[in-house]
Amino acid sequence: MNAAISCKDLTKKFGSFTAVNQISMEIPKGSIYGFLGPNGSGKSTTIRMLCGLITPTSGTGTVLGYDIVKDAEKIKQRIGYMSQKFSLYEELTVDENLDFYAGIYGLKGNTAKERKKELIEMAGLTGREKQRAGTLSGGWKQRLALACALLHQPEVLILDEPTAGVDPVSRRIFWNVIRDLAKQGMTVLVSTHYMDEAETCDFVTFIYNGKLLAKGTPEELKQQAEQQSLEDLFILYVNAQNGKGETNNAIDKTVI
Ligand SMILES: Nc1ncnc2c1ncn2[C@@H]1O[C@H](COP(=O)(O)OP(=O)(O)OP(=O)(O)O)[C@@H](O)[C@H]1O
Repeated sequence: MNAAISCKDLTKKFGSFTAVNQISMEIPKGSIYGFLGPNGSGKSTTIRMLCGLITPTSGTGTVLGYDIVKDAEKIKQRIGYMSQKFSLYEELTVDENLDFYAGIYGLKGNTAKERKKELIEMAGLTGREKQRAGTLSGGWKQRLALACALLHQPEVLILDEPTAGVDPVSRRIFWNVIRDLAKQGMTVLVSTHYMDEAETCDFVTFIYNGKLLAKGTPEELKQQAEQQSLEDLFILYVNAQNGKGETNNAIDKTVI
C-alpha cells in the first residue's frame, strides 16, 4: 500500500502512565482517516507523535517517508497541522495571521500574496481580511486556522478535533473543504467526536485507553459488528472494554 502515514507499535508513556499503547496503522495517500475515541483515549498524543511534536517512548513511524523522530523538522515543514486550540493570534487580523504563517513557512513576495488570496477565497473569508481574529466567530476562526495550515501546500493535513464547538452549518462547510482537498490528493488524518463526520471518512480507527481497538472502512466495521451506525458501534466497544452493558459476539471479529 502507498501509505502517507504509517506507524508500528507506537507507544507513549508519561511517567508510569501509558497514554498510547502499541498503536500500528497505515494511512493510504489521498484518504480521509478518522481517529475516534472517548476523551483521554490517546488521540492527541498519537497525533502529536506523528507530527514530530513529541518523541515516542517506543515504536516507529513515518510521515511521507520521513522518520517521526529523526526527521521531525522535515515533517513539520511538509504537513499542515491544526490543533484543538486553532493557534491563531487573536490580536492580529485575518491578513496578519496569514502573513505570520507565510513567514514561518518561508513564503515570500508574489507567491505568498497569491497563496493568501486563494486561501481567503477557499475559506470564505473574503471581506474579512482586516477583521481581528479574536472577533471572528468559531466557524470563521476554524476556517482561518485551516487556511494558515494550508499555506505551504502540504501533502498531509492533520486535524485534531477541528470542529469541536463549531455550529452545524460551519461544520458542513468545513467538511466540504476537507473533502475537496482529499479529492485533489491530500491525505487527511482527523480526530473527531462527531459520528456523522466519521461516517464520511474513508477509514476509521477506534482508540480506547491508548489502545487501537478496531480499524477499517465505516461500512466494514458496522457490518462485521452488525451495527446500524458508528455511534452504536462506538458505545458497544466502550461497554465491551468496560465489561458492562450489552455487547455481541460479532464485536470479536472487529476488535484487533
Ligand atoms: N504531557 C502529559 N503529561 C501527562 N499526561 C498526559 C500528557 N498529555 C496527555 N496526557 C494524558 O494522556 C491521556 C491521553 O490524552 P490525549 O490528550 O491524547 O487524549 P485524547 O483522546 O486526545 O482526548 P480528548 O478527546 O479529550 O482530546 C490522558 O489521560 C491525558 O491526561
